[in-house]
Amino acid sequence: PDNVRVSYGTAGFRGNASGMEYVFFRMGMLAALRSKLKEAAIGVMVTASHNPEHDNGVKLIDPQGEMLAQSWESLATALANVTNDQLIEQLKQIIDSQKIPLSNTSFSFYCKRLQVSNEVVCNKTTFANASAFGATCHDHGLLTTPQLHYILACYNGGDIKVDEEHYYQNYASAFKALLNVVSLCKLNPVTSPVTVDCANGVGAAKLTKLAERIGANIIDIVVYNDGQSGKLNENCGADYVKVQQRAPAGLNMEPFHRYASFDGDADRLIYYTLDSDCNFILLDGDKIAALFATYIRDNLKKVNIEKNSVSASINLRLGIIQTAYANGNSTNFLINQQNIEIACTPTGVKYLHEKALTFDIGVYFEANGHGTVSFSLFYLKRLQKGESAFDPNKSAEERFAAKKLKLFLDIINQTVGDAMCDLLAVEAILQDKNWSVKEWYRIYTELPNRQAKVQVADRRIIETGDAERKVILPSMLQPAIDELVRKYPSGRSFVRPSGTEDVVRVYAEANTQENADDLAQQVSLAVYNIGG
Ligand SMILES: CC(=O)N[C@H]1[C@@H](OP(=O)(O)O)O[C@H](CO)[C@@H](O)[C@@H]1O
Ligand SMILES: [Mg+2]
Repeated sequence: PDNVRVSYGTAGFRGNASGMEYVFFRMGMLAALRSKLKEAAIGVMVTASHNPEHDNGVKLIDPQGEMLAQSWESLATALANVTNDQLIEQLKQIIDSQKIPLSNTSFSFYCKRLQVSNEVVCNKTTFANASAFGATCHDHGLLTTPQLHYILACYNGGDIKVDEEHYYQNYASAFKALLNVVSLCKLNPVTSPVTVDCANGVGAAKLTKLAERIGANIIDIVVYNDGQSGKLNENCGADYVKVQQRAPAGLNMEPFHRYASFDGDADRLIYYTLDSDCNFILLDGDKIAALFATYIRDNLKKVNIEKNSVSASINLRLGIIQTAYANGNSTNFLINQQNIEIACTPTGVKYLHEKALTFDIGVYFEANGHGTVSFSLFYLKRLQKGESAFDPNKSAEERFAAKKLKLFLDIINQTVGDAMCDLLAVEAILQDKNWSVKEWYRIYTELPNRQAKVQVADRRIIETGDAERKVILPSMLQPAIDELVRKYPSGRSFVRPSGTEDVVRVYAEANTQENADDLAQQVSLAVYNIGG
């Protein structure tokens, strides 16, 4: 349409489903071209994640299950925005500039999220792949986003028979194996149910299947918001709970029970509970990251892998990657109390993932609950050595620690943040530590915080630097934010244009909720006035 410009943002294209047909159609073509170039299958995921039900979106997945290479995002944007009569020319430009061997065969995996209204559009994507470029297209029906990443990576890795069932078998058996080791280490393993709000999305059916494969005697998962009645992402789901800092509508909570929420395509996970005074307590991506990283670090210490390494002088680097949205107290806790290395990147999982790969063990999470762990080959080799060195001189504790590290790795979906795998990982760690949710949330107390959105004429006039922690343009804005922040104890605030919505996002934290709210409001006002 005239005057409409879309861009391949933080997580592909998103917008009102009714106006997006041409975007899907063209992304089908682009997937086929990329497949020819990479000589591997490419994934096409149809979802608008946590957006309202009337929205839809599409994102491409690269051969190893990673997000589309950043260099191709601009090609996607260019292809999506040309008029129909410029389309062929634009395709030719992409083919020439990327030197795409058109004679190569191509193959695309495609899958869609539950409850999107435009089935026809999805079929067009398939059609475009198949007929326009001779690609073979495999329709995987409904899957969560991380399931498609996983299946694609297995397929391109040579397992051409991989399917959804394979995913469940893989993670269910890894989880059972870890719990087996964990319960060998102690007398009374604790099991209590976890209630999971699936945002009325695709995760509900998939989590039910995974839980069945594991068995209710091992993990008791109660699925809430399974899509039977409620609307997708409406007053529920990970984003709602995180941003509103309240439970999904209609959920009757009990103190210290474990609750979790997925988002619509099940790549985000957050936990929450009530304390004894019925205050709402959120355990977000920051707390999950802290739990994972300290668990890995503590076991690494026990197993003392370095002792077995070829060169004891090489240290394993463990790092946590956060964004500016990470709570200030999580960063303090990790650096000052746990002595764990921290890195900060701009918002968007692709940036965190990239940074995580620079560590031997990179634990990355956005505060909103999207994240996973990446393990280097170097770490894997060290681990194998640690595991195989089961000599009688090693203590049982050392051997268990090595085993646990290996099995923990197996329940992580390394391709992308995966709500189901992350849930299993949290549950396993809590069991191992004999922790209830109470011990977990007490590892540090969050600084009160608030997120807000401001509508301006053109959000793109705001440019940021220093991993989005500072505004560069308009130049008046950062000094104004600095001045406001100074008024509040433990104050911190930053603003950035959203990559998925037409708004400027404002984040503020301070010593009290009232101050955090106040600061967010003052900064919002500054954005409104200075940002036009
Ligand atoms: C504050 C926030 O949660 N922002 C989210 C949101 O991006 P924005 O660019 O802020 O709209 O959606 C992204 C994709 O899901 C996610 O990566 C990111 O963390
Ligand atoms: Mg999502």
